[in-house]
Amino acid sequence: MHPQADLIEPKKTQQTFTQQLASSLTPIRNLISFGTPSSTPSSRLFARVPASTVILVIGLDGAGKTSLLRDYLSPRPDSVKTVTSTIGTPTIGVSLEDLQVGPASFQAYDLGGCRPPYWHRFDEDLFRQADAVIYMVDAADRDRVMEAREELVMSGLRANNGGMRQGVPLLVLATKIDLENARRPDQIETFFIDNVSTSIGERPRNVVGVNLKTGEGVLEALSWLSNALSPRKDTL
Ligand SMILES: Nc1nc2c(ncn2[C@@H]2O[C@H](COP(=O)(O)OP(=O)(O)OP(=O)(O)O)[C@@H](O)[C@H]2O)c(=O)[nH]1
Ligand SMILES: [Mg+2]
Repeated sequence: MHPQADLIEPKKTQQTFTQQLASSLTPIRNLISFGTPSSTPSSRLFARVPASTVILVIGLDGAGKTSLLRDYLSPRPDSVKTVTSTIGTPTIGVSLEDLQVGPASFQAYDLGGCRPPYWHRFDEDLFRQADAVIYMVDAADRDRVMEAREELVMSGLRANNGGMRQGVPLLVLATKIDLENARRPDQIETFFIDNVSTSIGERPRNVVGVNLKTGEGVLEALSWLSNALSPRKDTL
């Protein structure tokens, strides 16, 4: 049984932007999965998560999303596919990176920037559909740290009829800890977790500092997430 099964709210059945996008992506996803071996140390961690688990990898541009998928989760760099679709009225083009890893699908998407307000509906849908969220924050980008938290709180946590479902695990990855001006992971934790704990609510959460150039911290972070999503051995 899913360890958080009694905590996680069911997904809503109404047709959302994300579902429209997902149905248009299905043929592409079948092509991606076909013949793609999943055999990295990190990706093996996710072999035992429930089928069709969606892990949203989200954050401002430049936070390290592509690096995580390409260098640590994908057996080959070309396994990460950029898929685009048009949705909604007025029609907008969206693109996300998609990587199938065994039963889990990692979907990387950029937040922030100057976009029309109705794009936030799509951001909210992405959070709502996710079974886990990896929120990526550039710990060295002091100018945009407020924007990064605002996006998480507004689209990810506090949205009306959107945002993460209750009980869904949140992993905050503080990237670029190797850079001189980077904030420490405990500072990121205070700012992204402790200071907005009411919005975060009851859910497994963790903050890990990573250096995506060397891999420092990555296995620890992904192990935590895989444990948060996997059936516990003592309940089998
Ligand atoms: N020094 C250092 N550089 C990093 C780290 N993580 C990512 N980078 C670099 O930061 C830049 C942006 O990383 P990406 O993985 O492209 O980030 P992204 O979130 O996919 O960015 P967009 O697709 O532009 O939204 C690249 O040049 C990476 O090599 C890190 O931990 N340390
Ligand atoms: Mg990218």
